[in-house]
Amino acid sequence: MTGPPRARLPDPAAGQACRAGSPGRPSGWKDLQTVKTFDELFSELTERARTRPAGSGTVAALDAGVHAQGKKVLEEAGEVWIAAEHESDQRLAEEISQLLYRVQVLMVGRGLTTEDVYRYL
Ligand SMILES: N=c1c2ncn([C@@H]3O[C@H](COP(=O)(O)OP(=O)(O)OP(=O)(O)O)[C@@H](O)[C@H]3O)c2ncn1[C@@H]1O[C@H](COP(=O)(O)O)[C@@H](O)[C@H]1O
Repeated sequence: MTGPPRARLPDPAAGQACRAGSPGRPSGWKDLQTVKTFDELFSELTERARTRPAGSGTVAALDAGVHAQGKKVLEEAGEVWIAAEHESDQRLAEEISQLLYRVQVLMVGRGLTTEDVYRYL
């Protein structure tokens, strides 16, 4: 089966990350050297909750409460489903990133740590 190149991960042999807009990647994709991991994002959101910087969307989402946080999780999950069936790989990846963010906001809102979740993986 042939199809478009699927250069989603850095080529270890090349010793560098793929760059946004490089061959095989849609423009707009982040340089993999700048992306953050699930754990790094969780640390960032935990810090936002602790320091409550002005203008933080995360602080606003936390202040909105668990009910609103849960609705966002459901909304993003639906968008992931739709993107998986009807949209590009890039759109799907973007929606998944938003779902992960919303799950993390809910975790912080409820006071869960990553270890609380990882023990069930
Ligand atoms: N990864 C995310 C992230 N993913 C999604 N979102 C939020 O979710 C929105 C997209 O969700 P929706 O589809 O519900 O869009 P929307 O309805 O227009 O958004 P809202 O009006 O409901 O906020 C985005 O516009 C962001 O507000 C995120 N907001 C923040 N982050 C990261 O979280 C960290 C802390 O962010 P701040 O708290 O904003 O400083 C930073 O590293 C950010 O990059």
